[in-house]
Amino acid sequence: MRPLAHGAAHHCFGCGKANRSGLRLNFLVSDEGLIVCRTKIPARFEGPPGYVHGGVIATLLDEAMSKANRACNVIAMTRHLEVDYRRPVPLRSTIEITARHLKAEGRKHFCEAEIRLHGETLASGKALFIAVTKQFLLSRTKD
Ligand SMILES: CCCCCCCC/C=C\CCCCCCCC(=O)SCCNC(=O)CCNC(=O)[C@H](O)C(C)(C)COP(=O)(O)OP(=O)(O)OC[C@H]1O[C@@H](n2cnc3c(N)ncnc32)[C@H](O)[C@@H]1OP(=O)(O)O
Repeated sequence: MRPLAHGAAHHCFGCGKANRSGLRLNFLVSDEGLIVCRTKIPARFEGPPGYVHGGVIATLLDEAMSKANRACNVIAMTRHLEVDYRRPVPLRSTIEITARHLKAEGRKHFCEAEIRLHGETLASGKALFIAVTKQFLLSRTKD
């Protein structure tokens, strides 16, 4: 596994080093393109008492799948995301998030992701991403 190359400091809620309020996730990538992130989610992201908020769980899966696209040199935006909340995800425990790129059909990219604790799958997700250009992303930037 090696660290996934990252752009300059930015404010992405999931992985931006410049976002002090965000999750500031770090990702590894294997030679086969498997994305792995081991992290502890701080208490400020609580939903049910002691557990991670469901929206944040969706974010963790989405972010990891986005990195699976990046590992394929694809810049893409999430078009459709589905989440299976199988077990509550505890705060402040070392969870493992994994993701992989499954297939591409033209500009459509299909990915899947999981969150595990001690080998048990707590949440899993699938998503459809649509490839976009950097220029397209920047054109949507608002002042
Ligand atoms: C400062 C410098 C910066 C430079 C940049 C540096 C690099 C940065 C690196 C990486 C950044 C990446 C960022 C990732 C961040 C993590 C992921 C997110 O959180 S993204 C945010 C949430 N997502 C959105 O806000 C998207 C909102 N949606 C859109 O804007 C549009 O939908 C868009 C642009 C994605 C596509 O728009 P359309 O008009 O071209 O296409 P349409 O109609 O939406 O559908 C696309 C295809 O998907 C199919 N589709 C739709 N739903 C489907 C479904 N459920 N199943 C199967 N197909 C479906 C449709 O039938 C269509 O297919 P057919 O092309 O016609 O064949």
